[in-house]
Amino acid sequence: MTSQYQCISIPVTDELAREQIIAELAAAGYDGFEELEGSLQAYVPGEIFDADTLHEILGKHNLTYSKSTIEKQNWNAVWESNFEPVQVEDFVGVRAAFHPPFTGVQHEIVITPKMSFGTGHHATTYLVMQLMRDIGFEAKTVFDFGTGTGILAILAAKLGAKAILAVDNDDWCIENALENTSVNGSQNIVIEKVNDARLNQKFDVVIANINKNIILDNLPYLADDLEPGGDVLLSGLLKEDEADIREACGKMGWVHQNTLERKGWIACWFRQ
Ligand SMILES: C[S@@+](CC[C@H](N)C(=O)[O-])C[C@H]1O[C@@H](n2cnc3c(N)ncnc32)[C@H](O)[C@@H]1O
Repeated sequence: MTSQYQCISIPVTDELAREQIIAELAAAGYDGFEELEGSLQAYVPGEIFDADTLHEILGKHNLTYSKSTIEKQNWNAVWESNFEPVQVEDFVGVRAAFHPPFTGVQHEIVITPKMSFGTGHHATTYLVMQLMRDIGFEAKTVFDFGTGTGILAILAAKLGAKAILAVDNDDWCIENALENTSVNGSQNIVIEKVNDARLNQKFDVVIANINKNIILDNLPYLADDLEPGGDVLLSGLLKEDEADIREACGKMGWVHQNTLERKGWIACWFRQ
């Protein structure tokens, strides 16, 4: 397990540039982001950090960076001191255990994200939760590809799904998703470590909030994972990815139902 992270501090103020940098860094293996006033802090496991890749990504925006090394446990302290509860309308509230319970939300999720992606703060997670509001989950089977903290799998369980498979390719996420499903009492979620969406099971709903390339690479597998008439929610996508995603999903025989946008990011809903 990784114990040391590189913390990269980037003085980026333009919101769209910030979101594009997050998307590219996430694709390069960065798995923690903090959006601060006037800067972005990005965290990457020490062994994944590659200066050339970082220069290439930041060079497109004429940006520089500063770098420091942090220990895994320091991240938790940083996160805990900065984490604010997130509320998606009156539908769902996401908070840490040390926050007071929400009032006036239909569903509440308690998350200890550590370095895992998925607190609801990021637009992509927020958008998928919004789309989940419009899909019936009662007694359905669900596949959550790239579960991170397990947040979307936990919401599916709270919405009445009967069985959920949540997968990730990152050990830390697996550990954290197990912790979060336990804290939320979600007993019908199975968590597995995998590198792609090749499964021998079919699901009523397939969710993938990762990034454009991984989603496109896995699209045929996701199509195989889907029950006839099933729903697909895709995110981790920028607005400019929408045409390519809709074209590729159309080739799978999926019919576009809705696209939601937030801060330059989108989430798309298709039905087979
Ligand atoms: C953008 S995060 C989404 C986390 C959470 N589902 C959410 O919506 O907040 C993407 C997650 O996908 C995982 N991931 C990336 N590539 C993957 C792959 N090839 N197979 C499985 N998981 C992957 C990452 O480790 C990360 O936890």
